[in-house]
Amino acid sequence: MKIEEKAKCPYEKKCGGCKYQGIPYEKQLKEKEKKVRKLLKDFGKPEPIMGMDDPYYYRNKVHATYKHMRTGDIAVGRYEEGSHRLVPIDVCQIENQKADEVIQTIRKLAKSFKIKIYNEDSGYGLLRHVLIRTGRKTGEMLVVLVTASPVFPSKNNFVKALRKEHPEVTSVFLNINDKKTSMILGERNIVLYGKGYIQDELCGYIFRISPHSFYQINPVQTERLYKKAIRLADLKGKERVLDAYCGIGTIGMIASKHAKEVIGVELNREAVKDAIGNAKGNGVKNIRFYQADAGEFMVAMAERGESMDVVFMDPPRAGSAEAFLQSVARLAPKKIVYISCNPETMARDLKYLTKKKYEVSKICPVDMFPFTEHVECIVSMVRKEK
Ligand SMILES: C[S@@+](CC[C@H](N)C(=O)[O-])C[C@H]1O[C@@H](n2cnc3c(N)ncnc32)[C@H](O)[C@@H]1O
Repeated sequence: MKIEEKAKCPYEKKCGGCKYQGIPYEKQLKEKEKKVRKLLKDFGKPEPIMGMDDPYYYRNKVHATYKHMRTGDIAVGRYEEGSHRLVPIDVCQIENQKADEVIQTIRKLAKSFKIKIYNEDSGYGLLRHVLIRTGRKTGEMLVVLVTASPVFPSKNNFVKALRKEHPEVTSVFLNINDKKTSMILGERNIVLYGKGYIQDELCGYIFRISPHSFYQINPVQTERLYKKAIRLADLKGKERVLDAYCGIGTIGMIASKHAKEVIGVELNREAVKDAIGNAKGNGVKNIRFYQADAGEFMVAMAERGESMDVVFMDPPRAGSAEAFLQSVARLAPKKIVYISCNPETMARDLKYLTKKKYEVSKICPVDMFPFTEHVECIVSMVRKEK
């Protein structure tokens, strides 16, 4: 399919979020293939990258920062790369378009409700950021208003006015961040409206997603990524499967109908709560979730002498801990399917596993992040017979 390229983003230079702006999409894909080929050259030849048919407006998670201008207006945008200077941005080529509209509505409402915008230098003011998550298939939206204090004047009327313009907003949170920090979210959440999470559908399952839980940011590619990962595991219905770094339980849940039993492990308490709710909501009975550090969990499993047939692992950018890899080797699953958003740490971990009787069978790059230099990769490994 021929992709209709848009004109270059006018904020590209200052925003810095999209390193591949101005490069035709086909060329971006080639660059990413080259990067994976180079980083994983010791483990085999990658398949062609799985690109998008339409690489625009894919981000389901959008963040914006507000700033009071000297003119009395409120600007909204992102911080310039590596700084805290705000680049005013009205529309973004990779973000969900409805979310960008909600961000503009909040700007307008903040002005009419006379909400003070937080000033990073003086520490004075209330509204700092907004974070929006959108369920692609359900259309539900979760809005997090990040404020310096829990006291938000006329909050009910504010939410009412927001929902009047955007009825698809089904959950609104206040997140309190009263620290001088570059972290967006604080620790405390107050539900202002709705059930406190949104739902989305992936591969025929409904998932609930709370504000602090990890959820892949490109839902179109996520379905393709998960389907591919599960195909590579080649499950026959009899396996004991581990979904390590499971987030809200997506991979494990989708794999569960092809396996005997699935165990999910995840560090984030909120995500584990979502995962348990997701299993219940989808009527999946052969899956259990544990809140733990994946490394510690695996060490304990190996010490108990448990066995696993297949391990899916999807760690954060930093990759896996050595304790985790060591225990995987001890548990000796027949297959490992490693999903990573950072081929550099993936290469490091593959080096370890290939010294422990594992052999790479497939390398499949997936473009989850068009216009950025980032690339996702699935690698399947099999344990060598004697
Ligand atoms: C890249 S995400 C993958 C989540 C999930 N597999 C998915 O596709 O949505 C990595 C997850 O690992 C979790 N995590 C980070 N460090 C961890 C650790 N030490 N042990 C267990 N989980 C961890 C994060 O909270 C996050 O949910």
